[in-house]
Amino acid sequence: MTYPLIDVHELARCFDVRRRVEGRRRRSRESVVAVHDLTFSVEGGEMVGYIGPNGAGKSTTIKMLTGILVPTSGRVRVAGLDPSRDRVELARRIGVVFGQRSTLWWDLPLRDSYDLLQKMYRIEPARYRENLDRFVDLLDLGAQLDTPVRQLSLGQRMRGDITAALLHDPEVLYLDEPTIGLDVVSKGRLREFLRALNAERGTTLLLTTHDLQDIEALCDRVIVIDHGTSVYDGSLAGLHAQGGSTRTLVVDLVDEAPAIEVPGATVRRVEGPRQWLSFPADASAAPVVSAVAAAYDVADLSIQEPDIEDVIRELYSRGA
Ligand SMILES: Nc1ncnc2c1ncn2[C@@H]1O[C@H](COP(=O)(O)OP(=O)(O)OP(=O)(O)O)[C@@H](O)[C@H]1O
Repeated sequence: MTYPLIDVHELARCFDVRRRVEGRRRRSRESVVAVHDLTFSVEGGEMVGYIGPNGAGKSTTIKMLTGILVPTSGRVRVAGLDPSRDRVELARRIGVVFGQRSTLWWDLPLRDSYDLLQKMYRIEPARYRENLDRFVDLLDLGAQLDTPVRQLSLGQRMRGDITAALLHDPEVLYLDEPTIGLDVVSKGRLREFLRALNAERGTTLLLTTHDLQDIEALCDRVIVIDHGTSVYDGSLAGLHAQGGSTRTLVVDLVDEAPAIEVPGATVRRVEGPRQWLSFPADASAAPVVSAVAAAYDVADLSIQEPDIEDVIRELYSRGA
């Protein structure tokens, strides 16, 4: 029998917190539900975006998947292992990268950190050298190998961390905000690297990010979590459909005119001779374009695709 690589069933995690109550000397105890009734599975080789607003429960989920946190109830299995019980064994099968903090030794040159990891994970020497050469080449880290981590730029440090997470050939890579703070070029290169990693080695990626361009560039599937539970699990295209996505036809008229009236589209904005018409993302633009062209003197036309940020915002506001 084959199991999904990641299998989460009715997972829940609560935290006991103490809060100061006004007028009382004692703090009262409260239970915060960070994750509840969470069910999803991920097959080997998938690239899945795990997104949601601040405080939705993303980090708590990742911590349960890596074994750092024990679930309050429900089941979690990664590569057939129970993360909190089989933490050491699981560590050999997964890689974790946190954009906001490094797992490398701050005062050591990158190369020394990698040598330590080889010993910790008991990576076979030939495989270690092969992987190191490959990642250093792909991530362009050659010039930084002898630099202490604290002297690296954010982008170099992130590439250093990704290499560290991959030296032992993990089946799953969890990435938490991997492109945070990076410039556009570095973001692009990192995304390209992750795509190649998935294509060449079939590494499964679970990506947590607030940068929706990461998702558009990398993930065919998105799980949206809000208030601790999944509110959407499916394709990006499906997310657009569910969020009531619209496309926009931008019309430049020869002369200024009142709001255009054509079937199937609604004018959202008028600025001089330019007008913005929205229509459903899953509808064809052709009838709208021809209706406008037949009734008005048009100088130019262009179409703007739906913005995934608007879609997600819409989804969150419905769930709230
Ligand atoms: N150790 C903890 N003790 C108490 N409450 C916690 C703890 N960790 C998380 N929480 C609470 O659980 C909820 C989910 O937090 P979590 O960090 O998982 O969210 P997140 O989706 O990762 O948010 P962000 O996008 O801001 O990183 C929040 O209400 C948070 O305050």
